[in-house]
Amino acid sequence: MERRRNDRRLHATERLTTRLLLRVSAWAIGLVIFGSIVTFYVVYQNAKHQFISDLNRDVAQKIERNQRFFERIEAFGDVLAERFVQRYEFYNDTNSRRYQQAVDAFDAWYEETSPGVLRLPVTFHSGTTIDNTRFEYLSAFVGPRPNPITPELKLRSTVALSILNELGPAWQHVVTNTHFSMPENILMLYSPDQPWGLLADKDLVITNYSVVKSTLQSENPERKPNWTGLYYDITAGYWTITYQRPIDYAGKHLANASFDVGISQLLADLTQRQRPDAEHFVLNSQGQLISATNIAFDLVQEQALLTPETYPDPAFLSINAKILSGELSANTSTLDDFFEDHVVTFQRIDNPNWWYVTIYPKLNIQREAAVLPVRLIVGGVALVLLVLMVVYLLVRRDVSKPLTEMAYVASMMDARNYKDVLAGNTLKGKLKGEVRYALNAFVTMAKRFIKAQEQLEEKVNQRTRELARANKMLEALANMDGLTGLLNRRAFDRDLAQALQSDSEPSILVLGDLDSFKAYNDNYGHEAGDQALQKIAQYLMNACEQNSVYRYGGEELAIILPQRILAAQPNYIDNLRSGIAHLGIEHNYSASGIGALSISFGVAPIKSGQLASDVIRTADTQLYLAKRRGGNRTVMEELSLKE
Ligand SMILES: Nc1nc2c(ncn2[C@@H]2O[C@H](COP(=O)(O)OP(=O)(O)OP(=O)(O)O)[C@@H](O)[C@H]2O)c(=O)[nH]1
Repeated sequence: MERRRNDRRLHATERLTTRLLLRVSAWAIGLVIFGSIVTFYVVYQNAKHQFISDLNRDVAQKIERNQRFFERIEAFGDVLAERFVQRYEFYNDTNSRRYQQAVDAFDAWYEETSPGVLRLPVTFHSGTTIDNTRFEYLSAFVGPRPNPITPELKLRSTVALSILNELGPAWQHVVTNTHFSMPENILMLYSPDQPWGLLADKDLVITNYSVVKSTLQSENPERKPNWTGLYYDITAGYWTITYQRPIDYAGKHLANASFDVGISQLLADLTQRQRPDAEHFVLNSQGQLISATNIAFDLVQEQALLTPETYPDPAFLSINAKILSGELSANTSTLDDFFEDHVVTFQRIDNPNWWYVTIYPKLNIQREAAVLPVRLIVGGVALVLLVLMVVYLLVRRDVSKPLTEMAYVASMMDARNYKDVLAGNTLKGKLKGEVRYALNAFVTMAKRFIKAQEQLEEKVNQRTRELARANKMLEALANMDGLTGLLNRRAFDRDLAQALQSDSEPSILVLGDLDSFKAYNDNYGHEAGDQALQKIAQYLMNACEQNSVYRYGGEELAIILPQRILAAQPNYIDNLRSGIAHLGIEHNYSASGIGALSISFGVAPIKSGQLASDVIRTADTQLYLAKRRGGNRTVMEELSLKE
């Protein structure tokens, strides 16, 4: 019961161990969260850098892949140029027959469709066989020019046409059109789609257009091939870009090997989402938008290249401004704060000198970065809770329970239940360490207390006994006459009152008075009187039961006797009287005349319910009678011993 009360008193939240565990938990979880926040920050930074480097790598791979496409076209251009030069060299021998045949072929194949303008007949496109040579998908436009057509130019044109006829079909699945152009305003092409040479305006001067113009020696002194003229071919329904490779021979610009290349697939590949939520933009070096992930196809189709005026999209406007600002010096730039909540990368595609821009929400990176810290928090908190649970169980077993046990033992000590402390320490065997020491100390203390208590009790008992003895002695002294050693008047009154009780044994009262004691004192001295009194008292004490003889006052004595004594010895009282007379205490002046000190007795029965004064008066009356009759005699009221 006591133990349960103690347990109840200590509410779980008040227990030291619970509070300790709560504090440790709070600290541990705080540390886990702090660690996770730090981890999140570090991981986020790493994840961001990792993401950007992954993105750059992926895009670089994509660009490289597409770059290879462009390089492949450029390789085609080299093949075309090489073949042209070889064949031109071979045919350009004015004395040879083949030279003349080539020149003649020009005259035979071309027809003047308007003054100064020559074109190949439509059969070269639809299909014709001339001198065992099959011509198909070819067309040519020899436009107005200031100088007349020379045989050499004719040779060049025939050579170019024959090469187109040979190689054009080989590349038709890679390029849209394969063509040769010449600075003398001549353009011939292999195109399965349309006979462009027949459709060109008769006044067209191809060198006026940047595509061909950029190949002229005056415009391009370094003689670099280039990619120009990106446009949307409405008829064909796809994006087209033209590759131009100038072909010089002996310092003279003879022709350009060129291709129109459909790059819709390429742009679709570029703008396809690299990752969910990523936005890609392809812009040319002038900041015009070529393609973007989320752009409406119709819009591009209508506008061809989009400008800030025709496409005022906020993201595009910002990107456009950035590119035009010239701040992007490196081939790859990553801007963390360019857009709020987004990371932006700018990557240059060398050929055809485009910008590839990716916008990616930071939130995705943060989300990715948060995975590890969240796992750390969850795992950390779970681990902490697990450890705390184990610690709790261990602390409960090894600390809390022993402490409770100790508190219980302490409370028993407080309640002075030392024996329970000795008997009740049931956990003693299981306790260890400090608690064990403390409990042992309690047990030792309890043993000492018990011993001290026992010693104290023994001492108290001893003192109590001594006190009782002293009290008894005091009481005896209080009831004793100092001279004679008899019981005094106080004891007489007490015992007489007791004898008058209804339940007391029937008794009788004897009053005695020394005869002529005044005369004794007068003649023998008061001291002799005292000695005589002591002698008589001693005699009576020996003869009677000690406790029933009293000094009633002066020389008067009293005896309270059970009636049964008289029933057994009817002369018991008178024998006492004669015994005194026979003590032989000389008294030659006594009225009794026996020459010795004598006593007279007056006897009265003690009747229950009587007043003490009545009993005394009756006895006194008898004593008076005994005196009147000469003393040294016993006068009894008539006794009915049956009473
Ligand atoms: N020595 C001595 N004398 C005592 C003591 N107490 C009383 N007396 C004396 O006892 C005497 C009693 O005298 P009385 O009353 O005249 O009686 P009596 O002389 O004995 O005469 P009767 O009683 O008639 O025989 C007195 O003289 C008292 O002084 C005592 O303690 N010592």
